Amino acid sequence: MTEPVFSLKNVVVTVGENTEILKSLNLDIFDGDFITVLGTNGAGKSTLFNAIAGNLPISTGQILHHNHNIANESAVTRTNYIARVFQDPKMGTAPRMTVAENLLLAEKRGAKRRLRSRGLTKEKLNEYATITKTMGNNLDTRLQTATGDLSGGQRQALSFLMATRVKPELLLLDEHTAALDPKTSEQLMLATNQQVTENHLTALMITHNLADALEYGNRLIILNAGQIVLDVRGEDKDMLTEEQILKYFIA
Ligand SMILES: Nc1ncnc2c1ncn2[C@@H]1O[C@H](COP(=O)(O)OP(=O)(O)OP(=O)(O)O)[C@@H](O)[C@H]1O
Repeated sequence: MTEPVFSLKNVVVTVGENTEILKSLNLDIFDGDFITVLGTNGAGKSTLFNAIAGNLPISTGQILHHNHNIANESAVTRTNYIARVFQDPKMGTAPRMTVAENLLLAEKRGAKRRLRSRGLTKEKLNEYATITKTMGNNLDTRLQTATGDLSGGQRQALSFLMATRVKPELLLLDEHTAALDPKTSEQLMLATNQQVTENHLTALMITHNLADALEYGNRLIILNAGQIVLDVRGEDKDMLTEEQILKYFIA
């Protein structure tokens, strides 16, 4: 049996006096898993991401990365191998820097070198034109534009490209298409699926879109009240219907 890349063992996250928002949660994440994550509002989906990314301390349990417990590792250290894209297009990009500068900055993830403007060579700009063109939203024509002046869809596409510029060991997609109009959202979802599949990325994607959760990924989990109540993969996932999923949303 292959070893998981990440393994959550009996993870508990407690807030306030004694409120458990993750309750002894167990999850093995294998290389190449593309896991869609569903659950009602307040089920603990973002908390799960915060625990994995190190933005929220866990009370008990372990978060293993190649069998090494990273529970006490800072969020900054974890960015060397975990990338995250948020729902808000304003997060994840530096607004005053241009699209090209943001992409160059993203290439330094995990490296200890500083950003140098001379890194933006003609070759680099050509390379960025090629990769931004794949997003299908004219981002390639705005490489020298300050990121703050982009549309929400372009900015979110840039956040996604930045998160995957250096292949992360785990990509956390936190409702990353939810704030976009239907067409832009679908465009980014298709680009996401293409990148995850072609580059064999390991990813978790929170979504409230049942159709997307069923269509994309090899595995689907549902959270309810801080616990995983369904975890299906492969053919079992393929056979799952929206009606079956909806049953998990009835209190
Ligand atoms: N830092 C915190 N302090 C106190 N309560 C918190 C904290 N973070 C999350 N919670 C609570 O924990 C529960 C789970 O929140 P979480 O954001 O993880 O849910 P979610 O499944 O992502 O919901 P949504 O679909 O609405 O984004 C909620 O009741 C929330 O209010």
